[in-house]
Amino acid sequence: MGSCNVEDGNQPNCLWIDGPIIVGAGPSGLAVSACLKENGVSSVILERNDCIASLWQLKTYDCLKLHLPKKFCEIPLLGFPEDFPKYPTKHQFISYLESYAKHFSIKPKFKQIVENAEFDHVIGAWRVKTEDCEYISKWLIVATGENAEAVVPEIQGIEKFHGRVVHTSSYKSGFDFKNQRVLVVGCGNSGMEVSLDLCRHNATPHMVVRNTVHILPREMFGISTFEIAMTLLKWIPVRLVDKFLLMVANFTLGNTERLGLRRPKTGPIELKNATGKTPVLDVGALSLIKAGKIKVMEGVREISRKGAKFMDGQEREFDSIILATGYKSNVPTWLKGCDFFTKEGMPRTPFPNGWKGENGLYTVGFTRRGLLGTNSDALYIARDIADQWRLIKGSKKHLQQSQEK
Ligand SMILES: Cc1cc2nc3c(=O)[nH]c(=O)nc-3n(C[C@H](O)[C@H](O)[C@H](O)COP(=O)(O)OP(=O)(O)OC[C@H]3O[C@@H](n4cnc5c(N)ncnc54)[C@H](O)[C@@H]3O)c2cc1C
Ligand SMILES: NC(=O)C1=CN([C@@H]2O[C@H](COP(=O)(O)OP(=O)(O)OC[C@H]3O[C@@H](n4cnc5c(N)ncnc54)[C@H](OP(=O)(O)O)[C@@H]3O)[C@@H](O)[C@H]2O)C=CC1
Ligand SMILES: O=C(O)C(=O)Cc1c[nH]c2ccccc12
Repeated sequence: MGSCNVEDGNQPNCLWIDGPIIVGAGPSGLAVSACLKENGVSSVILERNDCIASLWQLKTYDCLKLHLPKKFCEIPLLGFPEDFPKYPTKHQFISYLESYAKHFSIKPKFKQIVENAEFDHVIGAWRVKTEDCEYISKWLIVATGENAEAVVPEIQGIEKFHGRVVHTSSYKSGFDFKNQRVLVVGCGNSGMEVSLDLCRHNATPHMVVRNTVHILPREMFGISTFEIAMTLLKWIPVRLVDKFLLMVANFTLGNTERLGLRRPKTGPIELKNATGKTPVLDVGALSLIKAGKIKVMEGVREISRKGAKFMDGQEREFDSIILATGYKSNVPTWLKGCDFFTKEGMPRTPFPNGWKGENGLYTVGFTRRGLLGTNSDALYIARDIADQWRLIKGSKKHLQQSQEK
């Protein structure tokens, strides 16, 4: 790393980075940095917040646990401590990531919001701008995640609502909604788990299900549903795997349709792979829906000062609204001049080949396959950059030696 003096880059806050620039210090940024280090390549991570794994530290609720078993949520080269439970809590996951960063001596540059990144064809390198600095490198690794920003939909009349409106990324505990009537908009894993948490605190959640949703038990026959799916996928096509999962799910959970939870036509894993829509892995919400403690509502027509009107004509009063409406990538807001990403901020090339773009551009963690996808990307990227690194370092050394002669 050094101050740069490349063409028109001789401003004081301009740094030439020898290795790759990684944007984002979540699990993906940490994983790729560690894999690069293992291959002898140094890197610099730019992180907008002042901590690693900020999604997990700042934007998740207290009772969150990983919903896949720990062996599917490790990042490369260093596993979870043996004494962690099968489904680690978010605090355990954060502590794992902190030890990971420490183990590989990864020290991101914090409070560096990347506002613009563009390939400069004149100098043949990426110019990455934050408020106070311009970083320049031959390689740019995008690790800002599929969940960089909250999706906050425009719902008619919501500005008139008298109570609190929060997105799940700011929700911490049902304790803050004790005894309240709460409208939960959205029925993904967040909507389901927040509704469950609200019940534990004596609140009355009304969960909006505007569309179809796949709900699966977290485990089948004592084995995680995810593990069963991954194992079967090695042998049989995804459609048959889905058929099997749905057969067992219908047997153990019963027909969810009569509860207002209609299933999509496409099976759960095929849908996840094609669209990124994650099936709900049930950790208890379904039995509260059956018991009538979590009320399932149709789509919202409009919000009024005191409550909501629904598509089926019902009207209810609420004290608070929780938007469990998901997340989106923010890549299009800062990565300019390349069409590697769609306007939704996802790589155009499907998994497992979406990790490499042109001119030294790489992406890690945009596979719609959770942390397993991160692992695959991080390993490919590190190998690819290490090959280039060795060539560059080798030819530099060769040049030096021949100049010395
Ligand atoms: C509630 C929740 C639970 C989940 N549970 C699981 C699970 O059990 N198993 C699983 O496999 N997956 C799970 N996921 C998926 C999840 O996305 C991954 O686990 C993981 O966090 C992805 O890591 P990442 O590093 O790609 O993205 P993130 O963790 O989102 O990290 C991205 C980082 O980039 C930073 N950043 C963003 N924009 C900028 C910018 N412009 N400049 C600088 N820095 C920036 C962010 O601050 C953040 O620190 C879960 C997701 C959520 C939301
Ligand atoms: N324990 C764990 O490990 C957990 C993991 N997660 C993960 O985090 C990621 C994000 O999950 P989540 O936050 O649930 O987001 P999702 O994107 O999975 O779900 C968003 C939900 O909001 C609905 N929605 C969006 N806009 C509107 C609207 N205008 N009106 C009504 N409904 C709307 C969607 O419905 P529609 O389908 O109709 O668009 C969908 O039901 C997922 O990958 C998930 O698996 C989340 C929580 C816990
Ligand atoms: O938690 C998530 O969002 C994940 O992406 C993990 C995940 C990857 N593939 C899946 C298939 C079914 C359920 C969860 C996942």
